[in-house]
Amino acid sequence: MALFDYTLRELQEKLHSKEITVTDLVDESYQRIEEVDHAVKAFLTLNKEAAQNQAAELDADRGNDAAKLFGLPIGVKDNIVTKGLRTTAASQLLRNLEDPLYDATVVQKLNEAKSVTIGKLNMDEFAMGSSNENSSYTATRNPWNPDYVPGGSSGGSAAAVAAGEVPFSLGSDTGGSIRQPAAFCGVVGLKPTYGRVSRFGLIAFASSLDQIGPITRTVEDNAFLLENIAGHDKMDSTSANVEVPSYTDALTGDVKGLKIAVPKEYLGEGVTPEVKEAVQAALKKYEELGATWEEVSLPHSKYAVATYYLLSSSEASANLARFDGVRYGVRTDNADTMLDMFKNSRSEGFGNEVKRRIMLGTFALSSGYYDAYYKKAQQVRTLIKNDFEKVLEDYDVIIGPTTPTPAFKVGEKIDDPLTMYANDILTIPVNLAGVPGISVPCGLSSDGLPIGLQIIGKHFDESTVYRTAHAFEQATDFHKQRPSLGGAQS
Ligand SMILES: NC(=O)C[C@H](N)C(=O)O
Repeated sequence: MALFDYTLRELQEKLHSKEITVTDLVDESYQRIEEVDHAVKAFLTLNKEAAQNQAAELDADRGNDAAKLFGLPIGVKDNIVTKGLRTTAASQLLRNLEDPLYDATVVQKLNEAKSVTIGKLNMDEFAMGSSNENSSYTATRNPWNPDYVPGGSSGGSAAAVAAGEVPFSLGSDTGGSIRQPAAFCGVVGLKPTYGRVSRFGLIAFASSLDQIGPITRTVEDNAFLLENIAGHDKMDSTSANVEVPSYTDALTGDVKGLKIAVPKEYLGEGVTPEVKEAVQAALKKYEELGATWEEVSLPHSKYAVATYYLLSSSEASANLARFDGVRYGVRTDNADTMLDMFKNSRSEGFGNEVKRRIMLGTFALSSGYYDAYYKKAQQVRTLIKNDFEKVLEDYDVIIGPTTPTPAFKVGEKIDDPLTMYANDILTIPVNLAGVPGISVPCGLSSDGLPIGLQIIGKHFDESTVYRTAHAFEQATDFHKQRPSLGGAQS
């Protein structure tokens, strides 16, 4: 059994009993990266020397033993700022950001809890994409089959965990960016309630939707990481001052009497028969475990993708204005006037998808169109949020697939943005509503690709989401399946 097949708690027990050292864990990570990352391409930057030094220090001084994440190796998505460690958001525009001046709040929390940062993980540029093909550096591959995408935008974060390069990682989710790659790579990914985790130091894409969250192999690990990164932060005025419960304690409960809502829109057109069957089998499992389920409707779901692209692109057009070659970003060599300098820095630095969204967002916010597009989209967002709140008054959780299909092939959708956007149809509404959602593995397709089950809960009720996910995980073996990549795992 590979070391990272143990849960985080088990690894910590081994550390505490001195069966293994922090150096063993860090070495395991870099060795696995050496073996498989040429094929997976999950990492953009490695933190090897610093991580090895930190491991040696932690091993030498066990005074930190009690720290919550003591000695555990983690990967961090490349849009989360890490002091002194290159942070590019997978953009050429930030290729020279070698030495950021501060840590994101989540990274500060990781450091206080004494985890070890192994490196920065690939993503779609500025988190815009669903396949990792929009990274300006390299396209991460799906560890289950390198002909397929790992999903996006946190594709590197999900693939690194699935490939056993790190036992856990951080991603960010604006419209599905944690849950969709988790589903495609057969791992567990949670988007917390909006406001649950500080966004300070997350390079902003769409500020009213972005959330940082954990990607892990098990639900328990996921709950464990969330309780260590959640909480109010005075540096992020949108972070909520709501107490953080022990999410791991919540796992002990069962799902007897749990009321599940299954939206008919989530098992309708576009969802492949294999995905439907996997979700139906999961619902059967919940019945066996004592839960009940009923079909419900989220009638405004059909407007979610259009609403999301108007709002997220509008916010992106404002957020990305700072990348102009003066305030942030590589400055062009090719300009005689100030205006040309701004224009050329941005034209050279941004990739096509980012440009497409900036143009769409600028258009939606422009005078004469604002009411018809941006304002209308805000109104529809409220209707979508109301749909969720109404259903969640009567039910404990909402369950459906994470994605309509398993992973698609590299190159299959990259020239057709609308088809690419439609892949997020089941995750986007959750961001618009601001509620928490998790993806857990619930099957394999006939092509041997993972299928994800999505469990959505009430605002700030991650505990019930985790309890529901954990009960399913304990009753099934899907989380134990591993890609054969590299042959290093059973
Ligand atoms: N950032 C996300 O959550 C991913 C989504 N597919 C997007 O491109 O906007």
